[in-house]
Amino acid sequence: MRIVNWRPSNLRAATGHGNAAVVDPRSIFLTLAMLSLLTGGVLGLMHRSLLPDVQRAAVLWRQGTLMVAMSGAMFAFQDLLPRWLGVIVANGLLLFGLTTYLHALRSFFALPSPRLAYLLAAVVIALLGWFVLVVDLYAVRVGLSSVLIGGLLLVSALTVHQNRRSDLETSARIMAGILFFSALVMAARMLSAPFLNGPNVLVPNVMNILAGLVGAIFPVVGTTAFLMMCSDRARLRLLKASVTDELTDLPNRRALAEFAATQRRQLGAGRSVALLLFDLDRFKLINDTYGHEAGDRALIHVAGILKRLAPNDALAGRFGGEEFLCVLPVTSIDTAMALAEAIRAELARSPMQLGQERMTITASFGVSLMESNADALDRALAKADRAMYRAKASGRNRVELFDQVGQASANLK
Ligand SMILES: Nc1nc2c(ncn2[C@@H]2O[C@H](COP(=O)(O)OP(=O)(O)OP(=O)(O)O)[C@@H](O)[C@H]2O)c(=O)[nH]1
Repeated sequence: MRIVNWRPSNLRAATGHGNAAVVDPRSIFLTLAMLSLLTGGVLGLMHRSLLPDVQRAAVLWRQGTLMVAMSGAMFAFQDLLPRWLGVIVANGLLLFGLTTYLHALRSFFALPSPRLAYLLAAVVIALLGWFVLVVDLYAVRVGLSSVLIGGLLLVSALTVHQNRRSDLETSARIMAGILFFSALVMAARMLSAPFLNGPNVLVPNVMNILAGLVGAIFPVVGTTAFLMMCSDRARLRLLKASVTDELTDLPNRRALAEFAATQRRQLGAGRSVALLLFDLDRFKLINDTYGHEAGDRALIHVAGILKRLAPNDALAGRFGGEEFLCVLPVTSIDTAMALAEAIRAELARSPMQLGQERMTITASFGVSLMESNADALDRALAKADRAMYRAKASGRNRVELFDQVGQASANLK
């Protein structure tokens, strides 16, 4: 049995080159293999704490990492392995590993699997086989594999860049950055292919060392960035859930209260924030007659109208039960009343389909203003509430404004 020792002096003998490097490619490829296995293992340990919708992507990422690790181990001993194993299988594992990384990222963003990339990888592996077994051309092999590796890395970088939302900014930016940088290194390797001498990747030239280093760093930084993307998604989903009403997907009471408080703090003298509070009319009757599910659909119907009519600078949400609130920043009474009237009228003329029946849902509105002086949100809400109950008492399906005297001073129907 041959004992492998990868000190630079032995490496010189193995590769037939005299220019020993301080960092030799064999050590780098072995490091790549070990780091890939380690980071893949860490990802495996974290699996159960990931969100269900990223678990498939995480499994794919681990599979990619395992393939890259195996290819690293084979490259490390390329000079000792038969050429079909050390070149064709090793490159095949690397190319399929990187394609699986792309697959993982696409799965993360709920995109279909990259079938074309898998096909391309298979074609390139077949070509590599040709240039090993039939025509032995080292430079062509390096060029071919570098083109596909660089292409896969670039497409992966673009996938992350194009699909990242503002909520995934930091982790996705790190991921896109490392992918793009690795693609650049591969582009340099492809361009230098005609000047590279074989017989294998263990020759300690700058390009082999650089490509090996990037290969060793990528599993660590890439897997860390992938884990960060997973944790960002979980964090932001929790954040969204804490301020969103699950049924209607509108902002919930907490979001509305925070928005109103922020708007009030920013008010200048003589400016005001309007609160439009409305409650659906005889909603209990809908639940009792058609069932709770029909009631839920009615709430979603109302939410749709509210989303459509609320101005961009306002925040409209579900305040609780069958009550909705629209916070209208820096506005006049006239604007607030006009908006409330527009929502009321749109609800009244937009019946919803319930089985064979069409049902009209109306609402009663109370409008109040929060002034810049320390008029607490609770007080303004209580005023809107009183105006709203005045609208209910006056026959429903109407808008009432709360004035300073505490009466519903104006009403619209
Ligand atoms: N389906 C459904 N019903 C809800 C939900 N939240 C609150 N409700 C129902 O809304 C109804 C509110 O009824 P009430 O407060 O008596 O008022 P109303 O029938 O709308 O009558 P007025 O307000 O006087 O016009 C109750 O039956 C609640 O069960 C919900 O999320 N889904």
